Amino acid sequence: MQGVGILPGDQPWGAFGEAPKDRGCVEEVLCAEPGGDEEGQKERQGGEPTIIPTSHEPDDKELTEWINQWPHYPPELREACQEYAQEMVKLAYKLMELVALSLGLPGDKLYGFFKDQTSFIRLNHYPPCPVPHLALGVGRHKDAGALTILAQDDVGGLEVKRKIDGEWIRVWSNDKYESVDHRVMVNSKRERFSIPFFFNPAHYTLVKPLEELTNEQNPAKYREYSWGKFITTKKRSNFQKLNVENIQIYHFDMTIYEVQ
Ligand SMILES: O=C(O)CCC(=O)C(=O)O
Ligand SMILES: [Fe+2]
Repeated sequence: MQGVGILPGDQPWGAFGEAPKDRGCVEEVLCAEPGGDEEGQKERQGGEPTIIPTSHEPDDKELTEWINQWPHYPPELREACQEYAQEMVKLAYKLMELVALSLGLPGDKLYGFFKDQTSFIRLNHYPPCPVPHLALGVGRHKDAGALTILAQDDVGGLEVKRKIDGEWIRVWSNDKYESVDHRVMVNSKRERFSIPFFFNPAHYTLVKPLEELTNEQNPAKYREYSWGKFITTKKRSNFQKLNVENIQIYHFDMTIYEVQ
């Protein structure tokens, strides 16, 4: 599958990105238009940039700006996506409030992490495939961010193994919440569209179990990690076919490290 990412932010918007390599039989819905002079390129850029670290190297402090490159056609796309993302951000804040309350924390406990959020939207198109059992739309994976909110049509194909939440909440809640394994099967006759919204914290967020949820009897199960460095490392292993395993949250699981 291919998809194209659109990055919102609390107020701003980020960039288009490539689809990760776990994508199988999916087509690009949008793509940056090739060529064009500098003027034309600027015209298509929209909103405030999203800031992420340039490299995965822990000591490299350099930051990169991601900027949306809106295509000229369809002309309504930009406004529709921006409006959609703004509504998603509002919904995500409400859901984060419910998550905090369910953990016995004040409702606004998690808000601060999203001030300079690195959230994004992906527009996915899965063309029909005559042999669906031989093809995957998206291979088995877990979303790494705080929350994913998915809009999909009635074709179906998303298969979820367990609970619906993000890896990040898993670390925060010290395993009270768990992330979900999921994948997408393609349909033999009908195309499918989906729009996931990935709600992610600011790049400088240090993700670790919340102090309120850990104590001597229930110690922190995860080492602290930088969200920005985590996504940059993940992107690197997704895109460059490196001979390294795609970074996963369990790499920060201290119970596994102790065994090694
Ligand atoms: O298209 C879908 O239903 C889900 C896609 C997905 O899991 C993802 O983009 O992370
Ligand atoms: Fe996913």
